[in-house]
This record gives sequence, C-alpha cells and structure tokens, in this order.
Amino acid sequence: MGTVPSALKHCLSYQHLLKEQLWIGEPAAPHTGQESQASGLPEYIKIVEVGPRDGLQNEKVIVPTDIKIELINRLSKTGLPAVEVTSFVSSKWVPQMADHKEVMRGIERHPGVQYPVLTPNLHGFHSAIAAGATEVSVFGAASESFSKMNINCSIEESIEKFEEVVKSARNMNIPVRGYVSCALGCPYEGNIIPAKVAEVSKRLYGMGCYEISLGDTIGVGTPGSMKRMLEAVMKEIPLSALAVHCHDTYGQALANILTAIQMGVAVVDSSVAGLGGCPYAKGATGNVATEDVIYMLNGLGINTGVNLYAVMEAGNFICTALNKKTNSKVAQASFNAGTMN
Ligand SMILES: CC(C)(COP(=O)([O-])OP(=O)([O-])OC[C@H]1O[C@@H](n2cnc3c(N)ncnc32)[C@H](O)[C@@H]1OP(=O)([O-])[O-])[C@@H](O)C(=O)NCCC(=O)NCCSC(=O)C[C@@](C)(O)CC(=O)[O-]
Repeated sequence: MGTVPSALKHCLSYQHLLKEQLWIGEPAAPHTGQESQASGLPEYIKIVEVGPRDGLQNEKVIVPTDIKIELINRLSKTGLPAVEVTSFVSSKWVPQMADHKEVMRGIERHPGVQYPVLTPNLHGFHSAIAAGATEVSVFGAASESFSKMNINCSIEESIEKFEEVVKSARNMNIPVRGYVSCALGCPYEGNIIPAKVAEVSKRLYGMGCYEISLGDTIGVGTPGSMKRMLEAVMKEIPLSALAVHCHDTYGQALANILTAIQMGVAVVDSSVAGLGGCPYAKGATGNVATEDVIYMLNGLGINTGVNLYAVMEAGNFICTALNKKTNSKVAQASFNAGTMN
C-alpha cells in the first residue's frame, strides 16, 4: 500500500483496508453472551444512530438532500436498529434541517429499523406525520437557560407542548422518545444537579415517552458525574427505559458510556464518524463516534448486531462528502494502519 497515491487510497474500502486487522471487526467467536453475563454487563446494547440529525444539524454549509438520504440508506444497511433521520423544527433556527420533508420521503425504509425524527411541538409533529414519520422524539432540558435558548420556552412550557405531542402520538400509535439535554452540565448554567435531571426525566416518562435519552450536550461529564446522575434518575425511571447520549468534547464519552452500561443502561446514542455539535451549545464537539462505541462493545463481547465495517464505510462516505476528517479514532487508526501496510 505504501506506493498507492493518496487519492486512490481514499477510494479503497475499509473492508479491504482492514482485512488483516482481525481485532477490529466483529467479535471473533460467535457471540454467546457468556462474557458479558459474567461481567454483569448487558448482553445486547441497542445503538441509536443520530448522525444524520445531530451529526449534521450543526454543519455550516447546507448538506445536499441526496447526500443525507444516501447516508441514511447506507446506515440502514449496517444492522443499526434505529437511525434518527431529521428534525421538524423551524428552518429559521436550524437551516440545515429545512429539507426534513424531502429527506423523510426520500429514504428507503428497512424492515426492523426505526426512523425517529425530532418534533418540539404539535406543529412539528403534524409536519412529521404528514411526511411519513412513524416515530418521534420530543427534546427537553434539565436547564432553564438551555431550554430558552434551544426551543424558546421554559421547561414548564416545554412540558406542556410535549404533552400535546404525546397525546396526539398516542392516538395514532406513534411511539415517542424523550431527550433530556444538559444532563451533565449546561453551556449557560454550568453544573446541573442530578435531582433536576431526574425530575424532568420523570415528567417525560410519566407523560408516555417510552424511553428517556440523557444528553451530555456539551460533553463535560465524567464517569463520576454520569454515575451520580444515573443513580438519581434510576430512582424515578426503570433502567430499561434509559438511554445515554454522550458528546465527546472532553474526551470522556466512551468512559461515560462504559459507566452507564456497567450500571445496566442498554441503549446508547452515537453518531457516525463522530459528527455533531449543538447549535445552542457553543464549543460542543461531536457525539461519540458510532464506530468507537461498536469497537468497545465488540471487545466487551456485547452484541449490537451492527457491522462495524459497514458503519465505517458510511462514515467514509459522509466525511468525503463534507470534505472533513473522521472524528472516529477507530476509523482513523484503521485507515492509517491500512495505508501503512
Ligand atoms: C422550537 C421552535 C420551533 C420554537 O420556535 P418559536 O419561534 O418559539 O415558535 P413559535 O411557536 O413562536 O412560532 C414562530 C414561527 O415558527 C414556526 N414554527 C413553530 N414550530 C415549528 C416547527 N416545529 N417547525 C417549523 N416551524 C415552526 C411557526 O409557524 C411560526 O412561523 P411564522 O408564523 O413566524 O412564519 C424553535 O425554537 C426551533 O426550531 N428551535 C430549534 C431547536 C433545535 O432543533 N435544536 C437542536 C436540536 S436539540 C439537540 O441537539 C440536543 C439533543 C436532542 O441532541 C440532545 C443533547 O445532545 O443534549
């Protein structure tokens, strides 16, 4: 590979590059669950891929709709059980998501894959349903200031809007997921007490959200703060209804996820190539990379049902389209190792 021109190297598939890096692929032996059972970890972790929404929403240059659709179609073929597609929010506030209807209508739906979309209010919910959404997410915060900045209303007002969404969704048998942002810190208020996270989570769960995704929006959490926050939330909500959503600003995301799964959380949000950031959280970097989460879980013998190579290919596709370097350490390491062979 040493003499291959760099442009050509870029075109080579990760599958090809990685064929001799045996440690990087699927678990070597057929998964028995014994390894994870013995360690007390969940046998299966559900990965919720948020790249096409959370990953792309902060991109300065508008990503063409057909690229978004192609990314989602590629991710849908990797074994991922859920791919968050887009958000039905105001295009004045988040221009990158203005093509939500076209994206929703353009994607291929694979059996067994969920395609949730963000809907902050009834307006967004009705538009999402008209475009063919079959699952939605409401997104609240444990910080008053963040709620104001993000969705232009207080936490209390947001709960009222979410209740309307959940009520309408229930009538249509549409599942609703609930996010709680700033679960480990707020860009405006700093520290957020675990009791506040637990309180907002309880209200979202109580109104009918089937799952609560706890967002470390600005990636400031540590295993210590993750543990304290989860202990508080777990007093109010069944463990089976919890997910974690970690950004990697301070390089703690994988450690935080490991802490959460050691405590029994079995749903993890992540973003292909570590794309992401939040338009209302200045300085927040991307979500934890899906590739890195799968690599860690494979190493722990935990089943995800996701093909790491295929996710890396999808990551390579979107990074090439955006003309940026992947944030996935696993993809970087594999590509470097492959090109040095
Ligand atoms: C929530 C709103 C819409 C309120 O926006 P607003 O301006 O307060 O809304 P309003 O009710 O006063 O209406 C004003 C205008 O917006 C329209 N409008 C009203 N609702 C909608 C809608 N759903 N979709 C499209 N348009 C809408 C409405 O029709 C009206 O239009 P006009 O009459 O002026 O032409 C606005 O603040 C907004 O769009 N915010 C963007 C929020 C966002 O997308 N944030 C990023 C995602 S959250 C996140 O990334 C965190 C997460 C989930 O990943 C977890 C984590 O990491 O922590």
